[in-house]
Order: sequence, then structure tokens, then C-alpha cells
Amino acid sequence: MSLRYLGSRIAQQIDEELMGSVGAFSLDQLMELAGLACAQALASVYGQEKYPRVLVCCGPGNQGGDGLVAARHLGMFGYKPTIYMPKPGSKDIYKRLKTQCDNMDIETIPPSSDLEPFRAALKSSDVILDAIFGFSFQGPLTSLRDGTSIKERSRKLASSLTFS
Ligand SMILES: NC(=O)C1=CN([C@@H]2O[C@H](COP(=O)(O)OP(=O)(O)OC[C@H]3O[C@@H](n4cnc5c(N)ncnc54)[C@H](OP(=O)(O)O)[C@@H]3O)[C@@H](O)[C@H]2O)[C@@H](O)CC1
Repeated sequence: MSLRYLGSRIAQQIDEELMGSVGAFSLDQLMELAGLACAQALASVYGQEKYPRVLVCCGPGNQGGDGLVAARHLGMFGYKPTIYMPKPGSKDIYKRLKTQCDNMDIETIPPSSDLEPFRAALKSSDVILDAIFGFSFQGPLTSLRDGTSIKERSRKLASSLTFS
């Protein structure tokens, strides 16, 4: 299997085109599709029976929203997702997606200066889905609210990949 990646500029242009008058998609639609695609990609590589525990790391922007959608779908696929959210997003869409995960009783590690729960989750997870930053990430990494610099290493790392 070969992998193809999109750079941030092209990804942003595609989203702008899709959300413009020609594409006519809404943000909710695109986010739902992005999160579903991530969950499906993960499931195609890390089967639920062998890798049931997925740690979904969600950043504060729309990429974090993609992660919340993915967590919901992974839960529906039979995985046991846990959400790590060092800095919750403030947008309405983000809050609604989080409520949907809460309604499915998906466990969340809340923002905290105590990193032990996050470290414990890293150790007990089979796969990590990285939804911390997307195309709006720029400049040097500044810490998130609890000081986490996301340099923790994992055994398996799944990200927003395009499979072909
Ligand atoms: N049409 C769309 O928009 C769609 C987008 N989609 C998805 O969303 C992604 C883009 O989402 P996005 O634009 O919300 O930004 P994203 O990359 O998640 O991060 C923003 C946050 O990062 C922070 N931050 C930035 N740099 C930082 C640094 N150096 N160090 C620390 N923090 C830093 C920044 O903080 P701030 O600058 O506001 O303080 C802000 O809070 C895109 O890749 C795709 O996956 C899909 O859902 C489909 C539709």
C-alpha cells in the first residue's frame, strides 16, 4: 500500500473550494466525512479485535472536531475509544460533537496539569489517533493549556492519512 499526503496549503484550498458556492458543503458535513474517514482508515489497519483501545487526542480547532467525530464512529464500530482533550475547543460545533461523545459514554481525560491520567492512557492504549493540529498549525509549538507538548511517544500512531 502506498501513502499519499496533502500539504496544508492544498488541503486548505480544497476545503475552501468545497465550502464555497460551487462545492456548497457545510462545515458539519465535511467534518463528519473527515472523522468518519479517519475512523475507517484506522479500522482498516488496526482491527478492532486485536487493537480495541484507541486513544483519540483532540486539539482545540477543527482537527480536534474531526477527532471527536472519529471517536464516535470508532465507538459504533465496537472499539473502546478514550478522548484526550488538553485544550477543549470553544466553537459551538466542537461542544456539540463532545456532547454526542458524552451521550455514548466515551471516556474523556479532561484538561489538567496532572499528566498521569494521560500517561496511563498512553500505556493502556493499543492505537493512538492524532487529531491535535490540522492545516492551521503554524510557527513553533506553544504549549496547550496544561503544558503538554505532545512529545509523548506511542506504540502505534495513526493520523489523518490518505490511503491508496
Ligand atoms: N473547512 C474546514 O475548515 C474544515 C477543516 N477540517 C479539519 O480542520 C483542520 C483545520 O482546522 P482549524 O483551522 O480549526 O485549525 P487546526 O489545525 O485544527 O488548529 C487550530 C488550533 O491550533 C492552535 N495552534 C496553531 N498553531 C499552534 C502552535 N504553534 N502551537 C499551539 N497551538 C497552535 C490554534 O491556536 P490559536 O492560534 O487560536 O491560539 C487553534 O486553536 C483541517 O486540517 C481538517 O483536519 C475538517 O473538519 C473539514 C472542514
